Amino acid sequence: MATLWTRGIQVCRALPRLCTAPSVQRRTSVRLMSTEKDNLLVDVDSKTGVATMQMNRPPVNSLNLEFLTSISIALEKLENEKCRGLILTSDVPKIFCAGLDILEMYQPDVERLQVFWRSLQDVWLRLYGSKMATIAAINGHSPAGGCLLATCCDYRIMAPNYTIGLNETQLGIVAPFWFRDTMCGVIGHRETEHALTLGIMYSTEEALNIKLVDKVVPQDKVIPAAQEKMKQYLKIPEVARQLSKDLMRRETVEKLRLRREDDVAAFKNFAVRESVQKSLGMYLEMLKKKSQQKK
Ligand SMILES: CC/C=C\CCC/C=C/C(=O)SCCNC(=O)CCNC(=O)[C@H](O)C(C)(C)COP(=O)(O)OP(=O)(O)OC[C@H]1O[C@@H](n2cnc3c(N)ncnc32)[C@H](O)[C@@H]1OP(=O)(O)O
Repeated sequence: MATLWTRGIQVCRALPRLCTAPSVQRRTSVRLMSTEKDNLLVDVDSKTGVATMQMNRPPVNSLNLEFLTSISIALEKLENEKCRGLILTSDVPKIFCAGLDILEMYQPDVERLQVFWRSLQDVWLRLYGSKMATIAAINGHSPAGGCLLATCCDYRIMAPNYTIGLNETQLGIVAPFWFRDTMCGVIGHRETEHALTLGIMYSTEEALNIKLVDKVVPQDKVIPAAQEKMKQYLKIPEVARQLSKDLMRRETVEKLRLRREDDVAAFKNFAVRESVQKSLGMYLEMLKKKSQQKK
């Protein structure tokens, strides 16, 4: 199969319209794309039009600029190819996603910092605003930006004995309004205020109790359960499902679209504060110590 490389993403040339091309329909599952270092594996089931996107950036799937860009491009391609569903999951054992790569925000190059934030905005706009039915198969820990990715999805299935939440305040930083709005849409205003101010990391079981996740299943059943739930979404007439989702989310999406550059400036100005840099440095130090103690 011929391949081409577009900005680090390998795309199968034989799939110009992946959900309808006869050559594709004969196959059950096709690897649509993978990044240069295979950080992102995207397979599309050509029968159902459901893509499975596996994050694979060891050790913890932290979101740096390049990884975010890969995710954003992949989402754009899936949308353009009229994929109907997306299952977002991880290929890294015990980790769904550790959130933003703190090294992008600690002692940053200010130009790159702003591009980094725009790339996160892009991912959010594409995932939260996606026409596809989206399900997070949360097969590992999911702090901060990891929780954001999960809450952008329409439905969340999680394995036991992990943690999920927006823990930003514990790092001395603040989740922006669109993180807040996304969480509010899932667990409501009061629980979000509680979660954000205390930077709570919920256990899987606690997350189920507050409906931050919809379902808990054993580790090896997370992806099969997501595939099963996806069938329910795909049974609904496409336009009705998409318009209903749009009705629920459009205002929130538009809020960021209209304020993107203000949001970038606010992030940059906050990130370069001395007190914030000190907090991030201490947090990184703590993570390193913890990691060394394990070795
Ligand atoms: C200025 C900013 C203003 C506003 C921004 C607001 C939005 C911010 C959103 C964010 O997402 S901030 C990131 C928050 N993320 C976290 O707090 C997660 C921190 N990590 C962990 O809790 C754990 O690593 C874990 C994900 C639970 C996994 O634990 P495990 O024991 O499996 O791994 P370990 O801790 O040993 O980590 C391995 C390795 O990875 C490094 N690491 C971990 N997380 C990050 C990260 N988010 N960014 C960069 N690097 C990370 C860790 O230091 C270890 O590195 P080492 O082996 O080289 O020491």
